[in-house]
Amino acid sequence: MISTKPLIVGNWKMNGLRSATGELHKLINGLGEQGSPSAEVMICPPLTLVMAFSHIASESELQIGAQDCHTEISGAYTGDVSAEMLADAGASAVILGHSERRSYHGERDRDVRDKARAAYRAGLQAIICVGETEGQRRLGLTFDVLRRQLHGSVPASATRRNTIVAYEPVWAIGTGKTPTREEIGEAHNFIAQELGSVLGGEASAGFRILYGGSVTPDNAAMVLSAMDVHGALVGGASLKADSLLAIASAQPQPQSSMTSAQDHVSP
Ligand SMILES: O=C[C@H](O)COP(=O)(O)O
Repeated sequence: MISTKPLIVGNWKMNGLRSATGELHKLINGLGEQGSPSAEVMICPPLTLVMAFSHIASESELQIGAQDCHTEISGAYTGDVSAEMLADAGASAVILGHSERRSYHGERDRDVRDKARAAYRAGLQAIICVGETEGQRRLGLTFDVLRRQLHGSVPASATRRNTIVAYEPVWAIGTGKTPTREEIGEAHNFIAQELGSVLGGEASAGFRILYGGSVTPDNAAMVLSAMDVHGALVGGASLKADSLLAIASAQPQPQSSMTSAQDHVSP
């Protein structure tokens, strides 16, 4: 199914007990009340809630994803979870290479790429995160970092059906700081072009590129109106249904420099 709607992904990170199910119901009801919501919405809860949330969301438009996976199908990997297990639990996507995984778990680009291949094997969409640190940005290395991460993390077999790229400047995550609309647009346009170099022009067309980093109901319209932005990856503001619903219903501000909407493929 082809969709031109933005995709709003809520990454709950390590937040949420079973009692958070109330927020999920609120979100599903809110999306239902919108009739034809202006965005697609996905929640990536902690692993302990993936199966329950998938079950609750199964009759709704809400999609459920996970936050990481192992590269292998099964085996002696204590504490790890395979992509097949996530799919079995009802997930349709998995976030990979988030900066918190890269920094706290030492994940390298090639680990992210191998995990993305595992996600494809299990029929999951991979949401591959890239983004520069504040220091790298200050040194003018943003595009170098994005180029290296894209070439290292995105498998050659990536397609617009099985992969979404998320641009998350590390310095914007959880800080309340955001790049300007122009800066977001520049980075997204660079990513769109660079995917062409990773995958070849034709194969890279129509990829969804999400922006993540301190997205709130107040700045969502600005973020969604930046060039080559096809949705948002939301952390803190996704924990409350009301605020995620407000982000999902934000109307992008028109601007003359916007690229025309491309067709995007729903999972
Ligand atoms: O995955 C989500 C991002 O890390 C953004 O988090 P944040 O919205 O809390 O800044």
